[in-house]
Amino acid sequence: MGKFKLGSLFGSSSSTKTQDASDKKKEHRKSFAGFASASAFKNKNGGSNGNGVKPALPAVAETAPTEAQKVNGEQTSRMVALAKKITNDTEKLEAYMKEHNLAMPSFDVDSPGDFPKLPEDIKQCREEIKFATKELGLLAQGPRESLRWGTWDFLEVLALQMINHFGIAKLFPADATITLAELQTKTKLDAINLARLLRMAMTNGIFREPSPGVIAHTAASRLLAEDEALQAWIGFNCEDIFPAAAHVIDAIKTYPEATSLVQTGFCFAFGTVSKEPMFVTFGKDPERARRMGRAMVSLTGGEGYEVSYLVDVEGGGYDFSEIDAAGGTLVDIGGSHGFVCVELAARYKRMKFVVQDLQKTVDSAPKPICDDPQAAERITLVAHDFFTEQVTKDADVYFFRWIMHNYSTPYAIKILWNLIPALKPGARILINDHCLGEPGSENAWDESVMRRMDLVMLALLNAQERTEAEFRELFKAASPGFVFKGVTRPKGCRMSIVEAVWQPESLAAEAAVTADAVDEVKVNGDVVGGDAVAVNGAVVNGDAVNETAAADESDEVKGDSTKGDVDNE
Ligand SMILES: C[S@@+](CC[C@H](N)C(=O)[O-])C[C@H]1O[C@@H](n2cnc3c(N)ncnc32)[C@H](O)[C@@H]1O
Repeated sequence: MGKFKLGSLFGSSSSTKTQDASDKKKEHRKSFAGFASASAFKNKNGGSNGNGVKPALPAVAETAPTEAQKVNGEQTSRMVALAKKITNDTEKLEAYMKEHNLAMPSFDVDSPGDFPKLPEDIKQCREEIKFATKELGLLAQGPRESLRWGTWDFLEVLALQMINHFGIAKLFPADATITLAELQTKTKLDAINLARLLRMAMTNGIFREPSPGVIAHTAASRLLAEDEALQAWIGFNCEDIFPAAAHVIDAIKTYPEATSLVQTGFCFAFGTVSKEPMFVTFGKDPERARRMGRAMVSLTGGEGYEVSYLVDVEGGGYDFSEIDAAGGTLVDIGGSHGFVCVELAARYKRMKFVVQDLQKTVDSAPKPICDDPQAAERITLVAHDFFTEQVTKDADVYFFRWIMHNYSTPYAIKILWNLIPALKPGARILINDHCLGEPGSENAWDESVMRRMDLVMLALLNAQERTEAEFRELFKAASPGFVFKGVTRPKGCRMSIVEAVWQPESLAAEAAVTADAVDEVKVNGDVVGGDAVAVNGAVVNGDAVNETAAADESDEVKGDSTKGDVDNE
């Protein structure tokens, strides 16, 4: 029986041997961190990601003149170049809006909550304005000031948290004003706290005070009153993620390896260390779970996450036509109510689909799964826990969307292992997640969203977004039978498609590793794999994960997952 020591992946060099135990644990995490090579930094300022977008905010201050510093052939300071760029792009945006009779952006209560869908070049102008204003602001502040006051951003979150929690925006109509005194009678907040929180929020365009002591709505405060998904998003972020983030330091100091679901910042924040993962905590509190489900609707309803990106082959989506022609099968693991398969089935008319999720999720799926009978008859829902051996054998594709980023490497390996007994040679494994690029290779906005999401995964689940190298390592760690094919990313989409193919003949080249063969894999002294699977005290595929599954099954946790929301575990 082959023994596969994960420790070997973590570079057990002689220098490692001299490290103390704590450093070794950090090494465990670092080995998958995919630190960028020095060469990756060299062309950062001029680099572009796969979408051809130039990063507008260089991670390292520029020393050589760049395109942005040459305006009309003149050499100018970075600040002036940015200011001119902002003017230029703003004028283009304004011209487009005027030409199409669109409302100009404003804080006014009647202003739209979102920009309309813009053509690519105008959308790009808008993006550039956002990046350039941020960079110009940082330059104008200077490093000391931006560090000093940037640290206080959490106080803006505090004000938002309180206003959202106490539903202040809903207490008077959008088209009315209200005195602070009257508003106070409608809340549990005392007069001083109400006023100070509102006035803090006003510095961010949330509410306004047209005359002393009189409060009026703005476009942003109106959204806080009317948009339930946004309220849930703010609630989940401010009341669950914010405390979890504040406790990451405790979690990491106590458990530097940071892989366990029960040793997270979240667990430290809410008193559940070594007791239960976040999913279980939410499963016990339907209101909180429902809020998270709705929050995910708000997140994934946004641009850049639509399933259409996966389906649109012409735009860089995945091409399943070969599998379709052969009438092959795709298994969507953790596929919720099957909305991805419904979209795929609309394009591919011969393929068959199996949507796997936990029992209660399957039970609560719409019946029929969609209106088109030709598609519906090709989609089957099956209850399956991905921490157990795969039940759908010999499929052509095993697909994971928004699954792997919820798990640290030991858990993710376990999920992959569980596929192995079901895999036929040539089976494709697709992971649809963020794939982190080299620092500075994204446009500044996408980079910031993806890196923040990565830290959210840390705070809540000790999980992570992954780089291409980390995905490659993940497959390799699971089994040499998984041959990594690469990563593609549809244009305009934040999510990537990571592909590996099962080639059991590759096993012969290295030590044979199969799900059956792996009965003892150790990560920092904890056994991962086989029957007894424990990761730093958190049992994987044992009680803790089963509890996780139980929590996942809650309808409230599911939220509106049928609409394509994610992370509604
Ligand atoms: C983040 S959501 C992703 C849903 C869907 N794939 C998508 O793209 O939106 C995670 C899904 O995994 C399911 N899930 C969680 N734990 C599971 C387990 N152990 N086995 C099977 N499904 C699970 C949840 O019920 C949920 O539907």
